[in-house]
Amino acid sequence: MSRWIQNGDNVDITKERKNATFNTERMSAWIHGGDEVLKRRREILDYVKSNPDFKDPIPVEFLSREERVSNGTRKIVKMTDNTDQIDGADFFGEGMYFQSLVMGRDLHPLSLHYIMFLPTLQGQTDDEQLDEWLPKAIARSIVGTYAQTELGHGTNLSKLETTATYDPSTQEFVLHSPTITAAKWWPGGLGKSSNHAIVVAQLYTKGQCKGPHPFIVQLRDLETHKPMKGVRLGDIGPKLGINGSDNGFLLFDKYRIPRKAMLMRYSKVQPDGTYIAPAHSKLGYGTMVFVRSIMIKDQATQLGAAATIATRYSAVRRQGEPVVGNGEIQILDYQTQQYRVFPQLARAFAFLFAAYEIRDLYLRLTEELTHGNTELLPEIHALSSGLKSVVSWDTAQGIEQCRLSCGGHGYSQASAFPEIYGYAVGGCTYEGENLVMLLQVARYLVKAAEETRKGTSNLAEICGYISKTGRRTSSLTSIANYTTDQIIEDLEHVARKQVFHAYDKLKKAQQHVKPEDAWNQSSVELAKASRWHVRLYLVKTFLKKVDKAPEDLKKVMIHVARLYAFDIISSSSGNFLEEGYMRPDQITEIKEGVYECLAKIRPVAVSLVDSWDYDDLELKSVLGKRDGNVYEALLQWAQNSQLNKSDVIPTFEKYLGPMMKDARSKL
Ligand SMILES: CCCCCCCCCCCCCCCCCC(=O)SCCNC(=O)CCNC(=O)[C@H](O)C(C)(C)COP(=O)(O)OP(=O)(O)OC[C@H]1O[C@@H](n2cnc3c(N)ncnc32)[C@H](O)[C@@H]1OP(=O)(O)O
Ligand SMILES: Cc1cc2nc3c(=O)[nH]c(=O)nc-3n(C[C@H](O)[C@H](O)[C@H](O)COP(=O)(O)OP(=O)(O)OC[C@H]3O[C@@H](n4cnc5c(N)ncnc54)[C@H](O)[C@@H]3O)c2cc1C
Repeated sequence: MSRWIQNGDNVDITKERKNATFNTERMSAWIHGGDEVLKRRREILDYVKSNPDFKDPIPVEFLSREERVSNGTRKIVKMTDNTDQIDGADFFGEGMYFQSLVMGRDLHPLSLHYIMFLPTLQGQTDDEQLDEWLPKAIARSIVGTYAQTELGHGTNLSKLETTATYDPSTQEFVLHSPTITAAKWWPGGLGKSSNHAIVVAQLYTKGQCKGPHPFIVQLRDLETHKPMKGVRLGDIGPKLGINGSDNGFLLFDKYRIPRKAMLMRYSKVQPDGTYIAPAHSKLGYGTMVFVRSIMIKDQATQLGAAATIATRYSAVRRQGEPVVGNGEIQILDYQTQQYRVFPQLARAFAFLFAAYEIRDLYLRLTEELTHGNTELLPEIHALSSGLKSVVSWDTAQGIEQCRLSCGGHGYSQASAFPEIYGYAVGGCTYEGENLVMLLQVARYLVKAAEETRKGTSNLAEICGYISKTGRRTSSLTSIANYTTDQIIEDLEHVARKQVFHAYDKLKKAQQHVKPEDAWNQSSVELAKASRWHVRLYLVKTFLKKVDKAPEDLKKVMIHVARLYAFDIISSSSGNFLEEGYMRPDQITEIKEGVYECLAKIRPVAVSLVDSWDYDDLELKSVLGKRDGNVYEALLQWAQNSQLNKSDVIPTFEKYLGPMMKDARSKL
């Protein structure tokens, strides 16, 4: 046994845990929303661990693509056989946790069924359609996906090419893919698993195009699972991540579906072909808003996992001997290592708390929509789009930093970083390409700036700072006395300045060029404005949450929240120095604030990541194991390699052996 192991655990990690200045269980409960939530998490975990059906035969990294799809399908069927183990109404909490424990990060053929197919049925059908389809989808007698993106268009929905042309003589729609670029491309589970899909197609009736609308479409025979006549579909091949999911392609050849296949809660086509428009033209985009909202928690969970792995590994890894003869030190003691890892942990917290806010806001929107009130829609569209962009980008960069912080072992799939990255980085693209989504936020901000300039502003709270008259210079005196209000004031200044900078650039350009060119020429600055708007929201939400925390937890968390804010300010110091808003010595103070926070977090770092309550089963990382016995586990993990099945593999006989023999004979 290694000299570093005592009572089963790595001695360094045990020592770290003894340093905790707070109760890890209390912190976990606070992070996850209370004691009851934590208790339920443990019950779900115990259930998953006790069920042999949920076990992978070997770590998934060693499986082929077919084996991954097969293993994922087996597990998701078993998992959804057992949904009585969770509160099905709590998708955001228990649902996502259950699926993360069982399915890992490979996704699976039913992902889109649960994430988009079911929510679209719930959100877009009329009562009659809901009664017809929802029970089948919930019971899993049909499996569906969400087929919107095409080979030629994903972002610009107005140019989707799949057509749904209404034929009043038979009261049917004719679905057709007129070109190759009209092929649906990407939908999860479409390739081989789903037999139904929500298909988004351009609706034509009475000779007029009414834009993209959702239809429920049967793609495969219910018994044979063969594609229906007029439907061509398949898998799109391996991807950077989520290879347990059969993302697919789909083409229609004049495929007929009944009139009632059009989802008619908001828009309708009457039997004679008369079109009835929705109360708000973007109501049909509702499922995308839903997924953008739940994505924030998912991304936070991935970054939290990466930070947990990096922190635990940094506590057990010893490298370098600053005082020769004193032994090598834990790499977590290097300030550069802390600077690399702790900001990622701080971000994960910031994103998780924002996820709770957007969940609550989304629930409010759903409630309002049942009363026909669409007022909240633009605000939630802007916030969910902005959060989705900033959070997924920072998460991807953060995971990579965590990977690098683990040196060579971070590059091995044993670390889990490649899986985490491959899974999470998809979030920068799906549900709206990040830059495109930032430009959607910018439209909202431009309107707020316009109202402010006209003096007619009655802005929503979230962008109220735009119409405030702020200070001309920062009131920061010393980092010790830098209050939450001052931090927010300084970030508001930079966000407001960028919003007006982009707005003025846009207005100036509009005087010389066409509106679309003016927008394009201002779009980098507009996207920057959106990023600042979202960062400000994230900092405010985090500081507000910590302000309300119980005293014993607040004492620790305040350093994490301040690190998040100070890191943003110090890494964009140019914005704060502009026009003398801050002086260089104030920036120096903030940098010192970063280093102080790192030092405060260092002794409790392992306990802080423990508080996220990841089980080894969820982390799936050899480097991040709770017991810290990394080296033994790495050696054991490598035994799974197919190449280790025999001492001499056939390639030796075929290629290397003859090559060396030949070379030897010539010497
Ligand atoms: C048990 C299992 C459990 C599992 C749990 C696991 C959880 C993990 C979750 C992660 C899993 C990931 C799975 C992957 C799923 C990916 C699925 C997809 O990508 S699907 C594919 C996703 N695809 C995409 O996301 C496509 C992205 N593209 C788009 O969304 C649109 O084309 C567009 C927004 C860019 C433009 O749209 P366009 O129609 O051309 O718009 P115009 O320019 O004409 O007008 C703009 C005006 O409209 C306004 N407005 C716009 N949207 C909304 C809205 N939603 N609302 C309100 N308003 C909205 C906008 O503000 C503006 O207003 P104004 O300023 O004029 O007043
Ligand atoms: C893992 C994964 C899963 C997916 N699952 C599904 C699914 O289940 N169902 C489904 O329908 N789709 C799915 N998609 C598709 C996804 O939603 C689209 O890829 C996404 O919306 C981006 O669209 P695009 O591919 O057309 O990118 P493009 O729009 O072609 O983006 C390419 C570049 O052009 C830029 N760009 C485009 N338009 C503009 C603009 N107006 N202004 C400025 N820049 C612009 C973008 O910023 C980007 O840099 C999935 C994608 C991935 C990666």
